[in-house]
Amino acid sequence: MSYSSNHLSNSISLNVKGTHIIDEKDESQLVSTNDIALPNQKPLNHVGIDIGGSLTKIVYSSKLENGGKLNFESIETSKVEQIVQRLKEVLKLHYGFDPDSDSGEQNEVIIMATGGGAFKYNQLLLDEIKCPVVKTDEMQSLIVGLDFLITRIPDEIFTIDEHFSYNSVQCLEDPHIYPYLLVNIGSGVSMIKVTANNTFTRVSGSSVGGGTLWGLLSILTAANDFDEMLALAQDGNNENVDLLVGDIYGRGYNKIGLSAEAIAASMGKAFKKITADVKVPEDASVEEIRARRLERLLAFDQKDIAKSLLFAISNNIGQIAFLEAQRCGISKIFFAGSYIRNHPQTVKTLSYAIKFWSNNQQSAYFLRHEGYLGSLGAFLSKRASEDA
Ligand SMILES: Nc1ncnc2c1ncn2[C@@H]1O[C@H](COP(=O)(O)OP(=O)(O)O)[C@@H](O)[C@H]1O
Ligand SMILES: CC(C)(COP(=O)(O)O)[C@@H](O)C(=O)NCCC(=O)O
Repeated sequence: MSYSSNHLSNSISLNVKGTHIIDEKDESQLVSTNDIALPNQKPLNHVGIDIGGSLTKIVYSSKLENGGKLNFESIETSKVEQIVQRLKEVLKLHYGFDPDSDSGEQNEVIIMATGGGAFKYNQLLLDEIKCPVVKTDEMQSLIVGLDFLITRIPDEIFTIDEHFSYNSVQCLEDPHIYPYLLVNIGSGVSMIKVTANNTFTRVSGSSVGGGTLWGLLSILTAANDFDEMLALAQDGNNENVDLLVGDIYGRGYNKIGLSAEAIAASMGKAFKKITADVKVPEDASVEEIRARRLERLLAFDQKDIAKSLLFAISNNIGQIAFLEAQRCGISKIFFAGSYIRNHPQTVKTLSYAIKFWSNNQQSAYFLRHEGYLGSLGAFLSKRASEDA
């Protein structure tokens, strides 16, 4: 497939203020804030959708006085009715097609769909949205979306330096951009080696990903959504729950390069407070023991737990990414997926992990539209398939 078509001209300008999540409670958020402006061109007749294990991402075009723009929105995948409703609104408002009143026979709008839900909800989309649904491969869509963002959007890519300052990276015309590793942190993690335009192999993956943090913090904190969890982590102190090298050695283990502050075991202090310090009758039932342990959970500040788990999962992914890049002889790693959510601690931890493990031989890159690679790739595949 030749995707490097003139789909959107190089004159695209970018206006990014952050990832946009639709919250049922706040309809005003429906005005997307991280759009990509389109040059003057004929109206587009397709929508891109990535129905993932956690979130559904929608990319659609809308008209402006001069040209148009690409809009990016996310909704939790479990809220299927809300997704259908939003798609209907988008089609009615921006594509002149109302699935609730039009028969669909004259309709020219196409839904370009990727992610597991493109299969799982295929029939539902056909029934409710009344548009043809074209499925695109998830890994391919990620790579098409990433390639577009790297090569066409100025100020999309950034790194953070050793002082944790953000630096924009210009790689638009970089002929040496390949090879690189894409580490997509969604519900789970996929690692994809990219060696040339549209030439890629999925080399590894991990089931310890965004869904893991979301799930564990749903059990262990009172946070209502992922952003609240990240806000908790921001203010937490992981040293209250993590076992540090200093806790075990009383000092650093400098001979093997471990400072006293290094984490020896994530959540390593939980065992003592939850089980060792709590005596339960020998004949207590499983339910009673679990209830006692749940009570002890309150001995921990939920902020500390959130920070510890955010570090644990990000470090783990960073370490696997380093190993995989090393195995493939790659020095550039792009981290994407909504897990990152431009959260400073996540970005710092992933970046630090890559620098630390590779002894500064590898670099971690991040994207402003990190969660939209698949949906953007599906969206772009429509035009690419026409150009092929
Ligand atoms: N508003 C949100 N609701 C739920 N999870 C979110 C949200 N924002 C970010 N996340 C994180 O992003 C992950 C999903 O990332 P994403 O790239 O959309 O993957 P998927 O395609 O599997 O849904 C979640 O598992 C969670 O860690
Ligand atoms: C199955 C998936 C490709 C689905 O993508 P997602 O919805 O998580 O973005 C992904 O969750 C994954 O790669 N999981 C890791 C599976 C493994 O390699 O162990």
